Amino acid sequence: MTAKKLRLGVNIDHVATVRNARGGAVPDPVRAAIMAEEAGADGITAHLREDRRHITDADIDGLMAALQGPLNFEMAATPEMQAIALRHKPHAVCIVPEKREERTTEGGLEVAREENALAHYIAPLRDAGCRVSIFIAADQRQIEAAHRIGAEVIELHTGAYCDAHAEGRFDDRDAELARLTDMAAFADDLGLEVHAGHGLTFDCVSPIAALPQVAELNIGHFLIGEAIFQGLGPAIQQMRTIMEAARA
Ligand SMILES: CC(=O)[C@@H](O)[C@H](O)COP(=O)(O)O
Ligand SMILES: NCC(=O)COP(=O)(O)O
Repeated sequence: MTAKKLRLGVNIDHVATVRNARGGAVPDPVRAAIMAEEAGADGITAHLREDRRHITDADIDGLMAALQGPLNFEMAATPEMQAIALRHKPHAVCIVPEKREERTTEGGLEVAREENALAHYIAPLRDAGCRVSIFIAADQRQIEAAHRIGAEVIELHTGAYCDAHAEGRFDDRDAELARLTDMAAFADDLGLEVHAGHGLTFDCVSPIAALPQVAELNIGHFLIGEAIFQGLGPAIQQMRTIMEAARA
């Protein structure tokens, strides 16, 4: 198949993590988002966690006011988050699983078991004009369920692939990559737009960027860390260069 154009969404959550370590106003995630757009990000991702451990409600207000391009608003499927999304009407809403005690988003959303509830939950978001995306594992059952509930986009969780790569478990990494490869094609055949993200770095992004069905990568933690060493703009530009080389 002809590869789709590949977009880069930059997740700025962990600028807020650093700010919140001390309280106060700096570093400002909205400023980082504006810099990311200037450096060539196609969109900004922010996850308003229920416990507000990084991004806050005020950050979402600031992002909605300041961004030139699309905001991908990540949130748990709760009534509170639905009300916030309906107030702001961001370009995209990505429904993610959340556990209060987890360090980061550990897996994909369980869609198949919650199909009816999720179908009702996302309907008003779609009616409000938000593109609804579901953050899921590369699992055929979950992809079919995401399709049935009326999601337009799925984002495949790449965390297990990235962890296996970083820990040198190359057989596991290759098995995860094979699963992501098959499931990206499966979802695309159903007519879903396919995104991917979580844990991606310069070292492991290429095989994911090379998947021709993937239209968007969302990358945050690594880029914000790398910004300490080379600045946010150059880190984003380096990521884009690697992504484009993988796609060529
Ligand atoms: C859902 C997801 O992958 C992102 O939200 C990202 O990982 C940043 O948030 P956390 O590190 O809080 O999970
Ligand atoms: N949805 C994944 C995302 O937004 C970025 O994840 P990470 O690069 O911060 O792990």
